[in-house]
Amino acid sequence: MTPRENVRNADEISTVIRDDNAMLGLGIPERHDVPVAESWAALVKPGDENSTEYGDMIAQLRDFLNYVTAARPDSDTVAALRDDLERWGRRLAPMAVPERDQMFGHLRDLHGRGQTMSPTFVATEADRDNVWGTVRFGRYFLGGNGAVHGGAIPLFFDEVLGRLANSSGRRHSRTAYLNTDYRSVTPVGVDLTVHGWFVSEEGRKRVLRAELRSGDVVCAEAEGLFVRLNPGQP
Ligand SMILES: CCCCC/C=C\C/C=C\C/C=C\C/C=C\CCCC(=O)SCCNC(=O)CCNC(=O)[C@H](O)C(C)(C)COP(=O)(O)OP(=O)(O)OC[C@H]1O[C@@H](n2cnc3c(N)ncnc32)[C@H](O)[C@@H]1OP(=O)(O)O
Repeated sequence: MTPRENVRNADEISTVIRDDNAMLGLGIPERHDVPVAESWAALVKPGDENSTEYGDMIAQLRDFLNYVTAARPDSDTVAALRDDLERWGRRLAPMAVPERDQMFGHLRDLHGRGQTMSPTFVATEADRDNVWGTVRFGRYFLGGNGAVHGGAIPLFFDEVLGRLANSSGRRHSRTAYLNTDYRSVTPVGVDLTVHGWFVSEEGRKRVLRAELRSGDVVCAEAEGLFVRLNPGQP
């Protein structure tokens, strides 16, 4: 018997649907109107009219990945989806551009910067050395038993701290190490709070830490060393 067949009345059904939607991670805006401090804000090229449309497409892609993950589709649906994806691949392949011109991950004024590798970080407040915000890992990031995959969490920390490490006019740095401590299960489909901050900045070395919380519970924390690149260093 599936969990849904177990449900007895309408209240329980609506609770299950609500929980399913939460698990799917749907309804996360790719754009939002909360102002963020200059240190974190918008760097997208002005006049790039495609960016909103592209951000909307990426939001759809995020939802799609959650639906794919959650579904147990019949074989006709799988075959139809395979064919559709193949068609889209063939349409996009000739549009490939060099890295510097790609849109995926380069739309820095969008929360999530127009990528799907890690969940959308919504920065709500920032200063030169700190960023605060929220994130919700959708069903796509499920590891097992309702917990976020252990590999998705450092990826997310790198996203937040990598950006903070290079903010406020600082020259580009690269992650030298990123240590993650998993303090308690990180739940899928739940709004989590994030704080990232500078611990120190000496010479080329920037040490930053971050914390991911569900309510008052610390789910995971990380420390990263970001080393400023020398001129000409790839
Ligand atoms: C990152 C730029 C991205 C640009 C993208 C552009 C547009 C996209 C739009 C928006 C982007 C928005 C957000 C970005 C989101 C995420 C960013 C993620 C960033 C990354 O994900 S980036 C990929 C992973 N990353 C690597 O691919 C690094 C591979 N690696 C190296 O490239 C070198 O390894 C390097 C450069 C790190 C250092 O090399 P190096 O030769 O320049 O310097 P050296 O080795 O001398 O180290 C200097 C001092 O750091 C100490 N040190 C070094 N490593 C250490 C360690 N592990 N533990 C403890 N101490 C360490 C030394 O001990 C010495 O310390 P001291 O001076 O005290 O002796």
